[in-house]
Amino acid sequence: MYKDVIANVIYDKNYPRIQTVVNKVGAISNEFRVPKFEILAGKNDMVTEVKQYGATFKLDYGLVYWNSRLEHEHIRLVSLFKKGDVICDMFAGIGPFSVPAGQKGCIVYANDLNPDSVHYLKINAKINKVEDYIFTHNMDARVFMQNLMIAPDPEAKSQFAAANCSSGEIVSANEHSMPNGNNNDVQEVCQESLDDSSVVNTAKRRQETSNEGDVACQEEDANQTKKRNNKKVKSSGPLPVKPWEHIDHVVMNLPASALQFLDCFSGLIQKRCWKGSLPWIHCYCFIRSSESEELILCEAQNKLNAKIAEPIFHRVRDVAPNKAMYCLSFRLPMECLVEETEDNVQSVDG
Ligand SMILES: C[S@@+](CC[C@H](N)C(=O)[O-])C[C@H]1O[C@@H](n2cnc3c(N)ncnc32)[C@H](O)[C@@H]1O
Repeated sequence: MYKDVIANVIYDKNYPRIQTVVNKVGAISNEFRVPKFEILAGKNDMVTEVKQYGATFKLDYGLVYWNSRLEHEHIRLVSLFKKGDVICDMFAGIGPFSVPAGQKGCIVYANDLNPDSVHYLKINAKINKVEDYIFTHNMDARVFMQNLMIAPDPEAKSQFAAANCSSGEIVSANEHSMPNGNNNDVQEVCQESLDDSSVVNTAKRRQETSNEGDVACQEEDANQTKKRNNKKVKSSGPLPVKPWEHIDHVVMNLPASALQFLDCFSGLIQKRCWKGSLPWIHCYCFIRSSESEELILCEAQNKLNAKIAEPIFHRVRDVAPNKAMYCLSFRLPMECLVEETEDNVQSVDG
């Protein structure tokens, strides 16, 4: 009976051990709490390809998370993104949000703790020809966000500014508009160009500050940035972005515990660096029939240590008779921004 069904393996011990059961053509047949599916996982060749809204995803059902029932939700959320938006996908899996966002022309920072997910995420970015738009990371989501938000040292900027602003390359960069929608004036272009150096510096600082010590991944990030930045000057690829200055959307699809990760936004963004409006946070969660949206909102606000204005709850789907998956979307509150002081500069720099 179960021969033609296979289950995903939950990578993280915090993730609930509800297995999504999928048949060989990628359709969900049911959801179980049955350990025997874990036994199946890894024993057979479970590598397959599935299609969602014109994108192709390669995956190994035995090693990564996949749920075809989320197709409509993937489409719905990505439809909120605009070309050039900067997206952080904290729990990216094999890329069902990141890849279509890249196809739309968004710059995506995509992270997953499971190295197998990141392996397939990279493959899927390539298959769908969006590898220039997607920066992949393999670390804990909190560390990922902290690392992205480390601004380059302002003193380093002033050292590089003069040299870079005399470069001929700057002119071609000026032909494009910034991913965050800011207009490129001369100063902005100088800034843009100096970040070719400062992004590498930032990556180096990330190596020093990362709790996970994920050095290889960060070196790769710097190389990816350099490669993409070089391409940008020569062709019409995406421009380099500075996530510590602006992000448009953060996707948090780990419904069983994403709310717990909201505390990482408290004091994450430096006021002096940030430009434009604060990001939209899309935090997935489960709500039981015994719980209310107010309860979830309270939990989110407690974690953020700030009040959320105008929260939007979107019911994604029922996962059990008394339990539904929701997406809570809101703009990050201003109170989450931090003023740079000597103390927190030191804590960032170690
Ligand atoms: C529910 S899946 C969602 C994947 C993808 N966004 C999708 O819609 O298919 C959650 C993902 O979070 C990853 N994950 C679990 N704990 C994590 C953590 N602490 N940091 C980063 N990723 C984590 C898992 O490996 C898994 O791929």
